[in-house]
Amino acid sequence: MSFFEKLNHAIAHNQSLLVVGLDPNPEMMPKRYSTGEYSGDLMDGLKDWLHVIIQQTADLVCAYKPTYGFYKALGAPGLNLLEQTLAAIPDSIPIILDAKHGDLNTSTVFAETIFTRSRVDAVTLSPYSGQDHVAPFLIYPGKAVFILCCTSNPAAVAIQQYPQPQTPLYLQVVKEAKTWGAPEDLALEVGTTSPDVLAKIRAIAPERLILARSIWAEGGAELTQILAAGLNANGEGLLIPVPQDMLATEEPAAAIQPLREEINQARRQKIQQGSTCELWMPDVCFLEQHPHQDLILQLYDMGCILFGEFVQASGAVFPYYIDLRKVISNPQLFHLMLSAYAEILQDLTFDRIAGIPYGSLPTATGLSLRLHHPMIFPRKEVKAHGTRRVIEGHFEPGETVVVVDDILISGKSVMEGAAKLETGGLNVQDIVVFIDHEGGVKDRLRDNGYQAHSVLTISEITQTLYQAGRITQEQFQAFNHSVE
Ligand SMILES: O=P(O)(O)OC[C@H]1O[C@H](OP(=O)(O)OP(=O)(O)O)[C@H](O)[C@@H]1O
Ligand SMILES: O=C(O)c1cc(=O)[nH]c(=O)[nH]1
Repeated sequence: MSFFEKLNHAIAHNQSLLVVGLDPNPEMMPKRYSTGEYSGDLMDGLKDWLHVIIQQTADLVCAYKPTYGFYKALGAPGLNLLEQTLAAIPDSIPIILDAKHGDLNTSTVFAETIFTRSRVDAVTLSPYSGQDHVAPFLIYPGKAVFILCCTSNPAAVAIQQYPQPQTPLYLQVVKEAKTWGAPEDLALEVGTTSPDVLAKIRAIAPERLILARSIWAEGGAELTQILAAGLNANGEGLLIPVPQDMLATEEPAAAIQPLREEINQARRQKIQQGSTCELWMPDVCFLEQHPHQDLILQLYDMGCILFGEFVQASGAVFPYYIDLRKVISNPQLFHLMLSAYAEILQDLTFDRIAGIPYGSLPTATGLSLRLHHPMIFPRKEVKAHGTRRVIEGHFEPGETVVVVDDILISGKSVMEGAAKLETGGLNVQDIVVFIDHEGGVKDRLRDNGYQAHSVLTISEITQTLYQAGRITQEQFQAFNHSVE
């Protein structure tokens, strides 16, 4: 189950937006865990305290959030304690590791460690190293990241409000972070006591999950104001931390229950005030999710799938345009896309991979490197100078080539490419594309002796975008009319 599926399930099952921090902070540990039977054994005291918190709250929260720094500060026994704490959390509750990781050099290894060798579902990251730093965390399907957008530290104002309060840096961080990942894998962490700050972020990121922090600080706003500013119109999209002092009481559950009810009351009010379909929580209403939903939504968010009137190469006007050429500028997304192509190619038999220029040359290169098959390509136009080759790269006549392209509209480009390869003595049987525009193009290719395979059809894409609320009913209907 992905992070968001787990989270939505826990929110619904426990009727809660509460997140409990599982922090082995000796200063906050209640005295009863350091006296009597615990005297002199800090690690035992911390472990039992955290386990009691989990036992008491597992049916009251939607996520747990261990802070990595507290465990690291305890040395090797601390890291051992982290493993024990994670193991004590029920499988149904997602785990957000609060690491605020920010180092580019260690991002790949850290992402691999937490997402493949521990039960962590999501991690908090510092935004300063940019997308390069975040991308290694996003290559793990179903995992998520929380980007730290702002904190409530008084001294941070000088940075976060720069250059001026009307156009503060923290809002730029939100805007930029939105381009790094889809709402299904990239959420925001917002430390603030100010409903105004939360409202500004909610306004520019209505679709993002927000993990609120620091809302209980002295002098902060009322919880009702925080909820009004941060909840989306469905009364969701906001995770609320349980105040630390509640976790030190003998019966944390007794203190947390009324808080959960207060929050749920505000959620009901928000929904009654009139929810619209514009604001949504990822995944919540999907009955059947497309296996490549994540990829489709990210492509849409990146501007690779455009709706509106577009003239096609053939001169026809469609209510959409697919521009997959942009994907190369988003390594994380490009990686996901190559994996989807590779799933098809691995079942085919071929000696070389040929990309159709220009759009599909990077794709063919990526697949060649990943699948360890050499690449060639048929030129779009032959140069009047130099070697004047039609086919670039080395090959032997008689070899079999799989042709790779991004989209099939009329099939003209791939057939022209295949014909050039065939004039070089190569065999072409299979053509693999990312998107099939449908309308009988695969049949046309079959009639010409080629077997076409596609990752997605244009109908699957529009259906998924419509279900996810990315395109309007009018856009969906315009598409349906165009294919009637
Ligand atoms: O099935 P078809 O009707 O041939 O249409 C699909 C082709 O159109 C696009 O390429 P384009 O000609 O725009 O060239 P580019 O890759 O050089 O941008 C796309 O990359 C496909 O190759
Ligand atoms: O050739 C076209 O018509 C065409 C190319 C492309 O990349 N995307 C698209 O929607 N149409």
